Amino acid sequence: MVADSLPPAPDTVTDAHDGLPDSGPVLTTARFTLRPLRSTDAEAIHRLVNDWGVVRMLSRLPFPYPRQLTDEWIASTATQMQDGRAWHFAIIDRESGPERLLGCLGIRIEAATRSGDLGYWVGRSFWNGGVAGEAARRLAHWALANLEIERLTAQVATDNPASASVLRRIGFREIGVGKQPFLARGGEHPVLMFEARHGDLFSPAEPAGTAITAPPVVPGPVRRRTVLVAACALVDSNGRVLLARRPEGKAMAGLWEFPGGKIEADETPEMALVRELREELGIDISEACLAPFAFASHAYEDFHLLMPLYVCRRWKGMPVAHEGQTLAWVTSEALDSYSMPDADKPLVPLLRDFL
Ligand SMILES: Nc1nc2c([nH]c(=O)n2[C@@H]2O[C@H](COP(=O)(O)OP(=O)(O)OP(=O)(O)O)[C@@H](O)[C@H]2O)c(=O)[nH]1
Repeated sequence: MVADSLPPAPDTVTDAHDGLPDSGPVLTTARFTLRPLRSTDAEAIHRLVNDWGVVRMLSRLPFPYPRQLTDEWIASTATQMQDGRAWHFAIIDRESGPERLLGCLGIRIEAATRSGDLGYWVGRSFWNGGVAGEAARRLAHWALANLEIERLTAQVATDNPASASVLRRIGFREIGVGKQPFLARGGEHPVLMFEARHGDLFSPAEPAGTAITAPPVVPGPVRRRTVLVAACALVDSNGRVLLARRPEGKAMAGLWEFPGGKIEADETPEMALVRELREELGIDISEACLAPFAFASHAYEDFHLLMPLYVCRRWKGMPVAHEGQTLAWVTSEALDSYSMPDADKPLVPLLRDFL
């Protein structure tokens, strides 16, 4: 259970209503479905959360936890989701026949810092079964690939080592110690503070120990195939650059990149860009409007990327995402707050100086 978990305290329930979240993202893991909350979940949620062992780890809940607050909170989650302020889910066990709710989890958005705060709890009878880890990993990956955030945060009471190790297993890093009021405990309590960025969650986990027992192996040169990709910084009349976010399901999902794609065997980079920008964005550019700007040469784990980056200020049509990407026009000052693939990182300061 993470301290800033759900449901909220009475004073934070400001937008209760009668409507129900009948739509919203539904995520699946190997064993669970994560779906928006329904009013019919209230009884199960109240039964599981109104338990001192659960409540004492959650910062915003009173104890005992009144049933009416559960109803109000469930109703408020629909509005929060519609407004993009928070995304709440019930963890449903798919293997148990009739729908069984095991816990809840959610992410509160802090738009100003482009970050989201992760919270979760699991009912006592479902502890030690890997529920929190499986659900939180899925939600964290989904959030960093789909929400307008570049960073996740979480806080865990210092006397809750099980939850801290869940976060570490997912890839969260501990960044310090703080204090947080815990309503049920009647005062402030120390918390471990965690954060995770794209690279923490999506790269393979570091091995636990670093002790070297075998003699060191001198690595030979690693041979990777070189992949040629042409990319383009489209710059609008306000000096903003178009970035496209890689959708879930693709490698490096959630990272922002310059539109473009692989150069086919019979293509020049310019021909590839004309084709890719038409396919991906529905715009027409002429090769004459593509100015070579810089290039990236970067070793990824399984291939080497060689990517010329062009700048283009003139095109026909309005860029529209045709391949599930999210598009953003980004000012040069804001470029740093968008997480980009490693290959692109050296290109960003060059582009910022140029714009
Ligand atoms: N277009 C583009 N690709 C980039 C950038 N930076 C970067 O590392 N890449 C990598 O270059 C490759 C682009 O190829 P692509 O767009 O044709 O391939 P993809 O993985 O999106 O999908 P696909 O192979 O299914 O078409 C991907 O591996 C992508 O991650 C960038 O700024 N723009």
